[in-house]
Amino acid sequence: MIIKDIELGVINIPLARPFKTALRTVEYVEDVVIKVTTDTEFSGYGEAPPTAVITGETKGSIITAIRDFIKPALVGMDIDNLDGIFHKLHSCMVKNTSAKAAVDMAIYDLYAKKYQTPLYKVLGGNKTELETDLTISVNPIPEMVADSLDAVGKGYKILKIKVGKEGLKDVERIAAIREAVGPDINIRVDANQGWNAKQSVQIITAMEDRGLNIELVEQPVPAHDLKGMKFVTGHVNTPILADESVFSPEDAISIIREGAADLINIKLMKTGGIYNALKICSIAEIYGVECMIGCMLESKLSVSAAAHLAAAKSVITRADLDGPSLCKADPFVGGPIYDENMIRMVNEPGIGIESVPFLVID
Ligand SMILES: C[C@H](N)C(=O)N[C@H](CCC(=O)O)C(=O)O
Ligand SMILES: [Mg+2]
Repeated sequence: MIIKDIELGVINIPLARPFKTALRTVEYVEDVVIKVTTDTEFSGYGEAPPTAVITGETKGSIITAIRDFIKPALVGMDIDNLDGIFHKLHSCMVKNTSAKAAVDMAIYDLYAKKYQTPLYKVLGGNKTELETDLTISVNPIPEMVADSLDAVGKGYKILKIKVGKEGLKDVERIAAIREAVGPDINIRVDANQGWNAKQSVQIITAMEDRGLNIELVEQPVPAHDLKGMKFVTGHVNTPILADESVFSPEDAISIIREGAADLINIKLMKTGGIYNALKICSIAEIYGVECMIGCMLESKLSVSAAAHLAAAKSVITRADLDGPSLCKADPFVGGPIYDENMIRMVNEPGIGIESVPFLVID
């Protein structure tokens, strides 16, 4: 099965509510989607969100990276030569991890389709369902309480609360949500780099002293501040999860060896796809560190690729795969079933998405 072409397009899906973090506010999923065609009837699909504030990529940069660098490197290669394909994908240019992720997942999609097997089984997995959290955007406290209660009403048992814009006031945010949802709901907190190290210790300690029972705090300090993250990890009891600080397998080794975080958030858009994500899984297994699988503002296509990875790896013990649930519509046919907090894997070959409606870019 020989790679013939990579077709590019864009999907535009409104979000059910504006998505607000310490880094940005977004109202649409407006992602690049690709179709890798071959000399057979099989095609593979991929998706890349332009998350400039995290990966540095824009819609334009993703399209250029794929069209001008990745496609010329991969056209003509045999899908069975996975190792060769991924070496070329990662050596044809540096960075541009979301562009690479879209192509990586389309290649895995094709490989699993060739063998008529669901991707998670090709990756060696046997989890048939995953439980995801739902993200609550950072807003005035009464709105966040209402959103949290709404999520619990829909069956979510894990909430990921966005904070990081108002310092110590975040303690009041979490206290109000904990009081409203009760003790049985699992609360994760994501500061998206919004605090400094000392502030993080003060805020997290205050949450601990008030008995708010936080499962973990995600990326409290700026991505580059490993020293600060290590300080936080060493001075609080709540587990610290590295997100924006970990893109590559090398980053994972540094964070773990430094003791800078307790947990790692793997996102395909940071790793450049499944190939490097598997390396992070192996590193985490060796060091006995658990991982979360996360997503950017992505639709069902790329989130499903992440779901296949999570279904395959026991070291991925937590899922933040709520992208499809945040979207107002699902334009795709096939793939895993997103039933609020539960993601159920299905037996279709590859990622499972059968058709991708997108606008073709010349
Ligand atoms: C959507 C997901 N639950 C999430 O919160 N991801 C963010 C980054 C999302 C973005 O800004 O696109 C995260 O984990 O930091
Ligand atoms: Mg995060």
